Amino acid sequence: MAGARHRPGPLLRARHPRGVPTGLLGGSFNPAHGGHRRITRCAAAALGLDEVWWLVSPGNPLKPVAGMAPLAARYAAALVQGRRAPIRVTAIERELGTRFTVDTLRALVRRYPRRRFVWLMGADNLAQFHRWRDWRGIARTVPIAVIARPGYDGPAVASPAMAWLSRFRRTAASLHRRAEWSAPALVILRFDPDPRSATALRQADPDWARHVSARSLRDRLTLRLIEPQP
Ligand SMILES: Nc1ncnc2c1ncn2[C@@H]1O[C@H](COP(=O)(O)OP(=O)(O)OP(=O)(O)O)[C@@H](O)[C@H]1O
Ligand SMILES: O=C(O)c1ccc[n+]([C@@H]2O[C@H](COP(=O)([O-])O)[C@@H](O)[C@H]2O)c1
Repeated sequence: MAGARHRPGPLLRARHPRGVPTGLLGGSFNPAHGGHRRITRCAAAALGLDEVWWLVSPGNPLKPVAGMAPLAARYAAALVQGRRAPIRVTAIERELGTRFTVDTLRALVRRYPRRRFVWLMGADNLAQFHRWRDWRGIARTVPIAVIARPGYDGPAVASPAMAWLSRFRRTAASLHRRAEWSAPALVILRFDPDPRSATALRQADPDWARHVSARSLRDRLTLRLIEPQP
């Protein structure tokens, strides 16, 4: 989706005087898959989001570099998955020079004052959220919505982060009321379970990144041009 089209125009700003509701789905996207697309669309509908930005990570601080495809290839594959949906694929952490989510969020909140962000993540990430840098700081910066994921809901519920976050539990509907859009807030979203994963795709095709190489030269160039408009 072109940047100019996604600059919130006067109409959108008038409709959302407290900021355009925007989801952030950070991920390795190694590679992006239909599960990402589906949870994004369902979360956008449930939370009343105008769009969701996919933040294709230069490198998850907790994941090994080995086996991680180049950012350009992951970005190119994510562009394909994000087509014809209210999804804006970015590599904005590369622009910002951030790796840790707490730093990314603080930079985004400063840079995009006309947006209201909510952090989206699967239950697998909630299960290890307490290992993220300043995770309580993340929770104090933006509301968090966690999407149930097959095999991870038990560990997520039993996690140290959930023990702290559960006192801030809210309904999805409450995020539709912009006056209640404050942090910390935790929303649990439960859609039809989606078993798709990047791990399964890599197992089926360890060389998947080579197949996007024809597009990646162009996309490597556009990596410099993908910062969304305020
Ligand atoms: N099927 C799914 N259901 C719910 N959440 C998902 C699903 N797939 C991915 N996510 C979430 O999307 C975000 C980005 O996911 P990521 O790029 O790590 O894909 P993944 O399939 O989890 O990859 P991997 O298998 O390599 O760990 C994460 O917050 C993850 O929890
Ligand atoms: O900030 C951290 O300490 C941190 C630790 C682990 C993961 N993250 C972020 O979590 C998001 C999901 O990562 P992944 O690899 O599970 O798709 C992605 O945006 C990562 O940068 C962030």
